[in-house]
Amino acid sequence: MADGGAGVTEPLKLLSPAKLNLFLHITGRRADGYHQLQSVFQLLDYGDTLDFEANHSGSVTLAGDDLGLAPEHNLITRAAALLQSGDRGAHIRVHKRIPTGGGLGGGSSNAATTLLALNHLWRRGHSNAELQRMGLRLGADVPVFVAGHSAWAEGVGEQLSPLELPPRWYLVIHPGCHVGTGEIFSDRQLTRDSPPITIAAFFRGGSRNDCQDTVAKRYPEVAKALKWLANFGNSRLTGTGACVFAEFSSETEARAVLNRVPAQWTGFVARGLNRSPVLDALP
Ligand SMILES: C[C@@](CO)(OP(=O)(O)O)[C@H](O)COP(=O)(O)OP(=O)(O)OC[C@H]1O[C@@H](n2ccc(N)nc2=O)[C@H](O)[C@@H]1O
Ligand SMILES: Nc1ncnc2c1ncn2[C@@H]1O[C@H](COP(=O)(O)OP(=O)(O)O)[C@@H](O)[C@H]1O
Repeated sequence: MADGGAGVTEPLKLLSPAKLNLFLHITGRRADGYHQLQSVFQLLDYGDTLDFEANHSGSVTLAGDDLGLAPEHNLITRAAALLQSGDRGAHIRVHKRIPTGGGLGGGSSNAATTLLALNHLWRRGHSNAELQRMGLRLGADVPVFVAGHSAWAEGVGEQLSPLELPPRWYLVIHPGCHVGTGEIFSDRQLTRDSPPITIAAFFRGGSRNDCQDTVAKRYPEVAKALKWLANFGNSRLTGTGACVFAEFSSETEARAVLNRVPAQWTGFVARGLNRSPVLDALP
């Protein structure tokens, strides 16, 4: 129950979802060096858990799984700092399941979930569009998680149109290596001039991930995982990797392939979501 205006409420437990990039085309480059993209973000029912407790301490504390990051570098703390003022405080506990730096948007999702949760608990009253703009300062993938809908994306990923994607199950494999986004975007051989496509063309098929060949060349384990998964479906890289995925029409089919994933890799099966569970959990 609310405490009558001071902004302290019952603890709030939220699933911070992962995403896949169902395709990723690089269509150009901005004057500041950032790449212009076209992508489809598919939200997943697999994610991290974030617990929020509002208090009047005037500061934000973070507990739970340690990512080896100083708290001030954690995107959860950085998102909270954008909304904190006066004696507003919070204790946040994070349980990570999304592999970090895997192209699954875990850090961005955590930042978005934090913006949505604290805007609510602290009664900041920002609109969703305002939170998206604030989130973009933390990372290009934050706005889609704030908007909370699977989406067609352009720009650097912040120009979003919600999409209704057909129900699908995904097998995601983590090949065990860590791929730096900056390193891939600075590779000279990266394709940077893909012609823009329409949403209808995406649904007809024929899209790809323009980062995939560059990542596979630099990371042999990614190439191996793509090749192995291609035995069971259309395998593709998400974001700038390192995770690869294939889609299935049933959970049973996806789990049958998960059971055969070679022991040196980890994987999970997830259902595609059109709407983020965070939006459903908040009034
Ligand atoms: C391409 C995507 C698709 O989801 O890859 P993943 O990070 O999910 O793998 C993202 O939009 C990634 O966005 P984000 O995660 O915010 O990128 P950052 O870590 O900030 O980017 C690191 C560096 O990559 C380059 N960069 C990033 C995004 C972009 N559209 N163009 C770029 O050139 C910039 O040099 C930047 O300094
Ligand atoms: N709460 C967080 N969860 C995951 N990564 C975080 C978090 N806060 C900061 N980071 C940093 O953000 C970077 C990107 O992580 P993440 O969003 O999981 O991957 P990706 O951009 O590949 O989808 C990592 O280098 C990580 O150190």
